[in-house]
Amino acid sequence: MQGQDVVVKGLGPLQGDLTVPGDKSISHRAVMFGSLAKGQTRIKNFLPGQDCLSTIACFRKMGIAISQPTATEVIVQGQGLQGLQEPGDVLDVGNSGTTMRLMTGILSGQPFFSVLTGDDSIRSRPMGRVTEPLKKMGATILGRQDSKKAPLAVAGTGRPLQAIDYSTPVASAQIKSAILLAGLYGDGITTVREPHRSRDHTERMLTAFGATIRQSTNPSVEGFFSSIESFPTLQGQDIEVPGDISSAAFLLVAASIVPQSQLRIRNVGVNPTRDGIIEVLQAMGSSIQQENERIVAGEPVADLIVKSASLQGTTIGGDLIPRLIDEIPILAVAALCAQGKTVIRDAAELRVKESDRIAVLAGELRKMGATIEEHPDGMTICGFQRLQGATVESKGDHRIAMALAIAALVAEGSTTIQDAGAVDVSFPGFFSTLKLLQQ
Ligand SMILES: O=C(O)C1=C[C@@H](OP(=O)(O)O)[C@@H](O)[C@H](O)C1
Ligand SMILES: C=C(OP(=O)(O)O)C(=O)O
Repeated sequence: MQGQDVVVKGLGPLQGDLTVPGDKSISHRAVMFGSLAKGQTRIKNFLPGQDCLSTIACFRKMGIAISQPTATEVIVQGQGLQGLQEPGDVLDVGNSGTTMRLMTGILSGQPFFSVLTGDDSIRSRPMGRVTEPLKKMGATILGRQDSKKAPLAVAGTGRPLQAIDYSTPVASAQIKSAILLAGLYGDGITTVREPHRSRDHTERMLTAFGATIRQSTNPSVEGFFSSIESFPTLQGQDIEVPGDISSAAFLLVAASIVPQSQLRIRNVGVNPTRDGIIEVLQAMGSSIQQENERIVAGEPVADLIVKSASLQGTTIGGDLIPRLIDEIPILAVAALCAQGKTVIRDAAELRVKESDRIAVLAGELRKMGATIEEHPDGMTICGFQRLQGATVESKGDHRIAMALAIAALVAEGSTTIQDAGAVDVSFPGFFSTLKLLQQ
């Protein structure tokens, strides 16, 4: 579907009872940790999006047998921490920053040579944030622009890496996870400190596989840190992946802003390091309820019931940002439909995602009539805007394509979204789901 244009227009209220595809962050990690564990890992509700398929392809190239009996079921025959083999070719992560950065950490501890690359977007995203601390651990990594850009070549020696205590300036689960994964191959305890808590799926899942991980319990005194002991024996697990809250977010906003809508989205991951979107939408006046709250495979899960409501503008910044970083494109659409102004700050990270999400959102939503002021680290959005259908571009960014599609539901006339196939990266079936909910 890559490159395809899709025409979207509002057809009426959204009604339904549905699930969204499995969580992308958790699906990646299940394949990676399953490959590094001994024995079989069975993954249910795996996300068959392009990014997670890239992760499977990379581990297959390193000799791991991975079968996919159905699109959402994956079986990994793990070979243990030392069981990966030198790939015969370049490892291609496609569009996936998570694959690129977490694998750089894993590959740093291997006794072989490997090269990682990806698409145009990946080759323009910053990699120095992981190569710099990994080099401090003794890894040999070469790459473009002094190893700050992919392709990256990792020349592993198989000798243990140096365990470090590293403070990252950016709260990022990809940086934290890359270092913790290299720490599996360290000579002691590796610690990562961050300014705010980023998503903790790595810590939760690696602990379930048998790693010894400690996280700060009193951040006001200790700050936010995660530590890992080296060379644990990881054991294969059964993992049921919750629905992706980052995908559910598009439907939470759609149902909030399209009058007379009501949706029940079942089985959504509501990990407190990921649920900022619910908190902000509720603060804006959205009607969202959580039911059937439970823990599945170490992750909190709930059903979300959302109804249309009138929204108010808000201010988003600080430690909320890592808890909703991927949801800012769709929050910008919610803000366009809210009364008053919405200010988003402390979100400069958006500029180095699959696209420069601040510039692209402002540029594309303006084509639909929106008034948005760009800041280096966010934007100010004027609410209660009358949007008009237009021809807009996703710039190959899945979250931009979906945010524009939801804006199109409340615009006058129809909107053509160019390169809408990008949605397959994280939410295959997005457009057919949207259509179904409006019938
Ligand atoms: O670790 C992960 O699975 C992810 C971490 C976040 O990136 P950063 O770590 O760069 O903030 C997020 O934006 C990305 O979609 C997935
Ligand atoms: C930023 C994202 O993913 P990644 O960094 O893995 O490409 C995303 O899914 O919005």
